[in-house]
Amino acid sequence: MVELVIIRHGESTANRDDLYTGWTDVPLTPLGVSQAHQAGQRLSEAGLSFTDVHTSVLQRAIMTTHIVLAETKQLWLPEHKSWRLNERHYGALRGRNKAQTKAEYGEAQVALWRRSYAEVPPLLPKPEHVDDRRYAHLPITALTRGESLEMAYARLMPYWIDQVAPRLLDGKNQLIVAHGSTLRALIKYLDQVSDADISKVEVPNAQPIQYTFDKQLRVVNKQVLRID
Ligand SMILES: O=C(O)[C@@H](CO)OP(=O)(O)O
Repeated sequence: MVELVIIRHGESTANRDDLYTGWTDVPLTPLGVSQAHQAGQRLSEAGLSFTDVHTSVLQRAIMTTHIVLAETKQLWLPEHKSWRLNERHYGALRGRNKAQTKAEYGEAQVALWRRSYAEVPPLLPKPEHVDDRRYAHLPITALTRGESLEMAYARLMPYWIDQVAPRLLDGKNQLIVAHGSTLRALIKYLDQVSDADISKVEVPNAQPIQYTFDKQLRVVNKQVLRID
């Protein structure tokens, strides 16, 4: 048996202020920091240890990773950061207030933008982050103007196949600290959730989800390690 734990970052300033976030690089709030400590303590209580940790290139996930690793006394672990684990890019919605868009476009449209599999948010006129050093190694086509969950799923999967699945197949426990939508995409894949049903899946901040796999990477158990 081999273990994978996935954790969404703790509350960010954009979560607190009800703003669409995506690739916007916002920090954790004090509550988010304390949630990350609790998540780490929960992993310690469960006696879980890892050989690698994977996170995005966004500080809310990286800060959560470091707090979790400190709590579990595993700050020394190899840490792999990839844009492929970044939150879904929210296009022209990023920075806007979610309640205001509900008032403007109606609940049904906002529900589609936020939770459907295929709906693409309003696109930016051109990609952002072109001068951001962390994305300088990427082809310009990877810098998106906005993504549906389906598009985020497509760019996440190569990371799973190349970086995570081979390590799990080698019997090495892995930890992924990422974002609501990239984790929904991963859950869709691991739990074989249909395109329609993925709209009902929510991933709360800093609640570790533990998957146990057999030698052929079939899921044999899934449990949420709840924090208060
Ligand atoms: O704003 C975002 O980037 C995400 C995650 O916080 O929001 P949503 O709940 O709409 O997926």
